[in-house]
Amino acid sequence: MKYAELADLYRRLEKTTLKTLKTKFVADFLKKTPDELLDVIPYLILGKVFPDWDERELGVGEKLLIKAVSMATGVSEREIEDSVRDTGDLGESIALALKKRKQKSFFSQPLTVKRVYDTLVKVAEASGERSQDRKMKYLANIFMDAQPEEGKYIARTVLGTMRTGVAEGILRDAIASAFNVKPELVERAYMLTSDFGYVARVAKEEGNEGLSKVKIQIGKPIRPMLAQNAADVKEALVEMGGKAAFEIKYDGARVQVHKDGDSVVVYSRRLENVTRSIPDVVSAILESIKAERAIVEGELVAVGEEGRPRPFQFVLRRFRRKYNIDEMIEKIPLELNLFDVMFIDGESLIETPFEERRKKLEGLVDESEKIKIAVQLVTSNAEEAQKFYEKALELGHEGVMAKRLDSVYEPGNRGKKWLKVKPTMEDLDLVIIGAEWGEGRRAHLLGSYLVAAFDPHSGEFVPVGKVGSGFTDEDLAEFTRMLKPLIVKEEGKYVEIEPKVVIQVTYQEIQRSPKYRSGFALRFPRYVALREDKSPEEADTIERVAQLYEFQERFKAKR
Ligand SMILES: Nc1ncnc2c1ncn2[C@@H]1O[C@H](COP(=O)(O)OP(=O)(O)OP(=O)(O)O)[C@@H](O)[C@H]1O
Repeated sequence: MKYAELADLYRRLEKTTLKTLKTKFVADFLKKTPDELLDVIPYLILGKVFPDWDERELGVGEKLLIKAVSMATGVSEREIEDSVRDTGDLGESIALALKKRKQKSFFSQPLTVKRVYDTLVKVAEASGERSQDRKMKYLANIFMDAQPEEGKYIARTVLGTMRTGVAEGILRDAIASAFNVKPELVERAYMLTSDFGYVARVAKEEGNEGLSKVKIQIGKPIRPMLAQNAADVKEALVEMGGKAAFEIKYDGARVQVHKDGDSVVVYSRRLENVTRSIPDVVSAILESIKAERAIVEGELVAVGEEGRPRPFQFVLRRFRRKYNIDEMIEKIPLELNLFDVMFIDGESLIETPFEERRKKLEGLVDESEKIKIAVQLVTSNAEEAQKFYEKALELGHEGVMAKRLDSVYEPGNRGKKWLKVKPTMEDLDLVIIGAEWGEGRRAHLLGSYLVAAFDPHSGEFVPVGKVGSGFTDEDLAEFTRMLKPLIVKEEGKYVEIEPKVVIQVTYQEIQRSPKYRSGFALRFPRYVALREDKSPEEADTIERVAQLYEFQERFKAKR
């Protein structure tokens, strides 16, 4: 398959905002995708080379890309950089450089998808001495044969800045339509394996029947089961039918652990592979988990003085660290609190009721200093549950989780089988959708961020406030660097930003307000932290804002 065909798809996807049309384009494309490319095409369409849970990264920045293009075209790096200043888009500037190309290889061959993909894999896998140089040469080699438009899309794939508006939902529907299978079965298979390539293949080769037989697999992360909110433990108990398992809600980072013999892989909440950053936890897991093969889930917490939990950002700092890990192991010791098990020695447990899963978890794990089982209380007594909740807060935890004893594990679902109870007026995780250039000393910095909640029904992000305080100068510089490539439109001082970055925001009150389309506005919002562990779709929803507003009003009435 020629790469030009894929480039043509990207171009058509960019030209329309209609979801139905995008789905059709992708479906048509999948239909004509040859079998040997079916595993990779879905990811390329999403603008990625690998699924998020694959550890491999391209490790190529703008500078290296420009070098590669310069080498392939004879157009100087300087000229390409200058052009970026005009176009504001490296992809476009690379296309321009390819048009101007001073030397064209005599043996030039049209690019195939396979060649581009294989090259990008080689780029990702190049490591060690002079790897930057090798990466550059691999890339130059394909740019040598790339048409301008192809070059643009290769650049965007490399930098992870493809803007075709194809998200997981479109891909799911397109796979269903291309291979004439049920979308809910595609969704199910994806929730169990997080692998669109595999799901597309099963859909094509085995249809509905094959999809319905898809099982969880070691080495492919399961989408995590999520929780809804309850106002208090009493409400949670009623919701659960009078009896429930209450567990401490640890404030850390959720992880999913896959153990296969001596090998352990740890995925973050966003299902990114974080194994390498936490070798201390990995070896503790190997010692604690008694089965040969298992998938378990838990909350990774940073522990401070007297075993008290530290804010979850500490755990994220551990995840980010790629070098001098030993130093971090000492500075930020971690503890894993396991709360679920989905697979033991060949047997999937997701259909097993929670009560039994918990028993299996207790039988599976030898607790140690680093590996614990979540503290739990099974009760039908509201007072007992309330005491447990208060104790949890006293110990510095976030609150409690209530779980239905007879509930199965529902991958990717935010249902009522799990409820979280936390003190109200909690912070909100919101998505940055706009910003303003500062004034005076801060003229080169983006500040005053327009933040939005997610509306799962429309898939849109609805603004609820502007956050201008709580940032240090370093924060602003960092955000400006992060947000600049995401600018969609500029109007005077105001810029519109592609919804990608999630921040945690605290505030004094939620007000009813006609100012924003949501009908709500945050009073005195203040920046707390960057939530790198959340994707925009995982930000707090507009329903959550409405619910918090109600809690707040109820609470006011009580006082
Ligand atoms: N005992 C526990 N059982 C389940 N989840 C727990 C437990 N302790 C801590 N957690 C964390 O609480 C989260 C449950 O809330 P939810 O499903 O709404 O996730 P979330 O969107 O990340 O919410 P939050 O921002 O409140 O952590 C889990 O994702 C997990 O990270």
